[in-house]
Amino acid sequence: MLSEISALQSTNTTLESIDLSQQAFFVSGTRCFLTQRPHHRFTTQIKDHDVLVSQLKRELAKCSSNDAIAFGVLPFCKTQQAQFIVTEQAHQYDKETFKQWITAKGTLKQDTMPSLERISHRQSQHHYESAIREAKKLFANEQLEKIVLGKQVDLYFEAPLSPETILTNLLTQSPSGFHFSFPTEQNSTLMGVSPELLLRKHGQAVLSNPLAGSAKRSNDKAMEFKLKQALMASKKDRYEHAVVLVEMSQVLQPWCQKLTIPSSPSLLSTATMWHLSTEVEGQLADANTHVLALANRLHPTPALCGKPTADAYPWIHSLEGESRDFFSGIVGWCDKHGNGEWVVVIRSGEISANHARLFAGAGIVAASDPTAEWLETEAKLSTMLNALESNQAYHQLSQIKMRATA
Ligand SMILES: C=C(O[C@H]1C=CC=C(C(=O)O)[C@@H]1O)C(=O)O
Repeated sequence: MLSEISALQSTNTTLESIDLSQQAFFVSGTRCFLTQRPHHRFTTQIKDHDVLVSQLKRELAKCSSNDAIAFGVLPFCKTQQAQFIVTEQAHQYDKETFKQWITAKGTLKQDTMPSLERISHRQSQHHYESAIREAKKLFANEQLEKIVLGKQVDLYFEAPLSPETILTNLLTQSPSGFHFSFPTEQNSTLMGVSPELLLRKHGQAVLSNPLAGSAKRSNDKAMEFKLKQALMASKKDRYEHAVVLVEMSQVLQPWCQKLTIPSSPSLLSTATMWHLSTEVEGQLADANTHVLALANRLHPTPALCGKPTADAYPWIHSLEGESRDFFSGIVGWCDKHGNGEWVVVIRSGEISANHARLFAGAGIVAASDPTAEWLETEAKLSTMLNALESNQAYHQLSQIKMRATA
């Protein structure tokens, strides 16, 4: 009891000064991390795995503490730069305790979310569905087997957004998953709750939990039962999922002395979606393998990019017509021993002043229906729209826009 009270008191003290425009935050299971000063930042290329890992080791070696941690975000595209924050020591909290305190702090400050005033789709529904039809030609010509197509939407609010309020909503509305917040060098805050673990590494043990194949959840119990069954039985979704696993096992196999991949997927739920999910477990041949040496080789998997990966990249760029930057990249942390945890930047947004940019994508295969895939991306947006308390306003503004352009 005494230790619980002192944990709450120390949480209170540090939370008084929580500032997500400066501090990185990451939830891992029942624990969460918050960076503390002193910290230093650096950027690095990600194209060459060895250069990335040696720079990380060099930067961590600048810290005297054995508990030093590097938090970072890697972009989707290998030609862009990763950003890191290195801290001598991170505050660590029990997730539930942290949630209680950040909620209480919001209530005390009477924090309210500003209203959504305007939206702008960087890819309209027409654009998105046309891109899918183009992709289907590539499958027919056997140029690609799968591609993940994303869209971005800009939301403008009447007043500046508070990342702390958004994080509070993410923690309460979406209790499971990996909540994260990262202050970028562009003075924005990248935040969200990712359901997808790309790689966790501790000693020799590695774990990955790729997701691919999705259905929107329902409030109706009988309906939920039906849609779970339909998702498990869907040939299109099972194929989308299988493509990811084949690719990932090819990357992981040479590094592992043991690799276990279940023969069929299971179901994983978020607050808004069901996904086909597989837990891939491995034992590394060399416990000194750095988590990012492997995570950066896996990234981007065909759950975010496509198959073949190198061919899908340029098609994504030309079909989406926008750079994804950190969206569908990876975010996480690693320590001086090369252990750490990296998740995929999805169900996320980039917040700056009164603007939020959101991203959602969907895996496209030959059997994909363009409108169904658009609706899937709309459903995936709702994690962040709910956290911004703007789901209803977003759909109203979308309707008005659609009528105006009809
Ligand atoms: C690209 C996204 O989801 C990926 C992860 C899970 C399921 C997916 C799917 O079913 O298409 C996507 O591969 C996203 O949420 O923006």
